[in-house]
Amino acid sequence: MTAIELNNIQVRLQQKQVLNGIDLVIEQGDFITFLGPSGCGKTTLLRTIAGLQRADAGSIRIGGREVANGERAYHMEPSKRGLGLVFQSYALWPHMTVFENVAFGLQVRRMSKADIKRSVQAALENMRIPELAGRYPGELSGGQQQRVAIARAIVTQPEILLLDEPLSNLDAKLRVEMRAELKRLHQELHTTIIYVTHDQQEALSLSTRVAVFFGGRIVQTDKPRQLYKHPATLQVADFIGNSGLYMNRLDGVIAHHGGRASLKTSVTAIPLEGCGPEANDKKVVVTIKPEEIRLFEQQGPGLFPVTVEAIFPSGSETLVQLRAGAAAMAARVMGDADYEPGTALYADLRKEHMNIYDERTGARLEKLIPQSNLSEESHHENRLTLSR
Ligand SMILES: Nc1ncnc2c1ncn2[C@@H]1O[C@H](COP(=O)(O)OP(=O)(O)OP(=O)(O)O)[C@@H](O)[C@H]1O
Repeated sequence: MTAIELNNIQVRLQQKQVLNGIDLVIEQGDFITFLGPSGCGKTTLLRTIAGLQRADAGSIRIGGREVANGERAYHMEPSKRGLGLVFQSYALWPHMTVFENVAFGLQVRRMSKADIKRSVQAALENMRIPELAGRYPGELSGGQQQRVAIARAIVTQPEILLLDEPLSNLDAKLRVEMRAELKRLHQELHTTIIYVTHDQQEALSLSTRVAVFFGGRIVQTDKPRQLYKHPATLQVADFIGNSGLYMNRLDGVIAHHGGRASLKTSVTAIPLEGCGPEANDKKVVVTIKPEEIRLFEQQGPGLFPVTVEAIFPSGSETLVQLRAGAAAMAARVMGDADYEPGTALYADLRKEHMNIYDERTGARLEKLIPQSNLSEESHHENRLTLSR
């Protein structure tokens, strides 16, 4: 069932078009993340769904019921939309105890004292902080305050929970801990969650779906695995490739002769399926992740020479920085790879994991399928690769 439906949402703030026609359907039980660089409109869309920001155009339906319509200037107030909100600043009331903070949303609903006590207790237990009920926010750590903020949002049992960068004030260890808590919460409560972050890894590890924003538009909505494997545009590939998820890029050109097509890059030529003669001379950009480059110590069919420039060990794996002619690349190797700079190796791109983009428009050319050649594959199966 559909939880939220957004149709052509437009928002202008101080003469600036901040949201530029957002269409999105969020299913019940989704954990959808709005991901994108700073200033791309994620928070503004969350605030518009919550009713804290008016839409200039477009409509919002929550649970089938229209809650906003820009054309008709209709705007249901936030408290009537049945949503739970958690923001980056926890916004706990400092003069109230944890119990009172969490109970507040129930008191305005005129529940009996016994019911309030039971519900608050359950929410605190759910966030694993029942022992903090009598404390004041000033007596809590950042992580504990964040748990209280989430307890306060779930105590009213909203069907939809909106979370805006809720972990950004926490240190790295607490962030990972709270990620696990959010995942558990989602699995146990079956709540629909909308989550805002600019942290790619957070988005990929938490969500059932990710919507990627650029300049007030959603450019791709996909399952995390699909987004990681096949970013829809070069811009998305670059963004997903940031923050440690390094992405290799190679310029290439398509050659189509005598009914056969191939993709020529500075390091290797790859047979291609899925394109006709009109693609001849088309300039493209190829991306491939470091874990999809295999390294060998000896030359073999389809391999190209590379030189080690530096290694970056990180415990379970090593990032090997390479040079292949004019191109800089990186390969990820499981375990240790103790190479001196200057070591000569041979590399192969796992063709099935490459993505090919139109250099001019940045769009992924999904019909173009790079082919492996059989002699290469049997060669790889018969020898010890370093990267797997
Ligand atoms: N009240 C406001 N008045 C004018 N412009 C605003 C206002 N709030 C946000 N903006 C602008 O709207 C754009 C989108 O802001 P928004 O906060 O939605 O982005 P974001 O993707 O959530 O960024 P971040 O990750 O930095 O929070 C930005 O250019 C911002 O400067």
